[in-house]
Amino acid sequence: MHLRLDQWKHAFKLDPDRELSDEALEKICLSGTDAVIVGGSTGVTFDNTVDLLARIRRYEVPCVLEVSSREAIVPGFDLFLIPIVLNAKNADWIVGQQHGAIKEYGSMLDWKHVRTEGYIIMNGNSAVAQVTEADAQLSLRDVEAYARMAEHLFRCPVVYLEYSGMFGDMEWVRRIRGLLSETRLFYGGGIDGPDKAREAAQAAHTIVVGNAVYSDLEQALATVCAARE
Ligand SMILES: CC(C)=CCC/C(C)=C/CC/C(C)=C/CC/C(C)=C/CC/C(C)=C/CC/C(C)=C/CC/C(C)=C/COP(=O)(O)OP(=O)(O)O
Ligand SMILES: O=P(O)(O)OC[C@@H](O)CO
Ligand SMILES: [Mg+2]
Repeated sequence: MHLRLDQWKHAFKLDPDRELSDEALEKICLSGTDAVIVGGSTGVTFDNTVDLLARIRRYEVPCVLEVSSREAIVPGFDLFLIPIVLNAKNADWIVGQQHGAIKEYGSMLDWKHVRTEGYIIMNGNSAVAQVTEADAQLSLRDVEAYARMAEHLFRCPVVYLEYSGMFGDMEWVRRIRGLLSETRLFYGGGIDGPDKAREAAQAAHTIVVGNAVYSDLEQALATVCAARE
């Protein structure tokens, strides 16, 4: 399957470390979203990732692994997204983890199915900020510079503005999208229903909805149509 990231408007992010009923998963997979991303910043294991993949595979929706831990690299996804956390203070999350994984799997990798994401962590209180020791005290000029680096130095197909757990500044999001030519801007954070989805989808290329799936499924499902308005 050839996945066209550049055409996605909406994706759900499901966390293997959180419980989701079969009924809820069916609604997510049949919702009309462009992709289901499997990922989380803590508690992701090989076993809970395999389990979630197998459950999503009952449906036709594209299923993508956003790799967050070397122990949880599971073959069989349609695509693998590899975060490079540009504002991590600990370089392990910029090149270290990736180096270790490629040392182990590099010879058997099908690179056609691997894409990098230039991650910019915007919420200093999020789990991912703690894990990567991110410097989230950024000015707009800092964020612009990271986005340009992701596109022109690292050649990432995706810049991911990660506000995980809070709704971000849409004016900044719009400004960053305006700087990018080939690279897609993914926005994630605090989209809890159709109103915020509409707003974020007008600012970014692609919106990602995570926590709302677990807190209010019906509101989360309503973000799919809103993202296309
Ligand atoms: C043969 C075979 C198995 C093939 C496929 C293997 C493959 C694709 C190999 C690729 C090799 C490679 C380069 C792998 C990368 C390895 C790796 C561990 C990289 C590090 C990635 C990284 C920087 C992770 C940091 C954390 C991060 C950015 C996670 C992203 C997910 C995220 C932010 C989730 C949100 O978290 P959540 O838990 O929801 O947070 P809240 O509490 O705030 O809600
Ligand atoms: O969980 P929320 O806040 O929706 O964020 C989505 C995603 O960007 C998390 O990686
Ligand atoms: Mg989450």
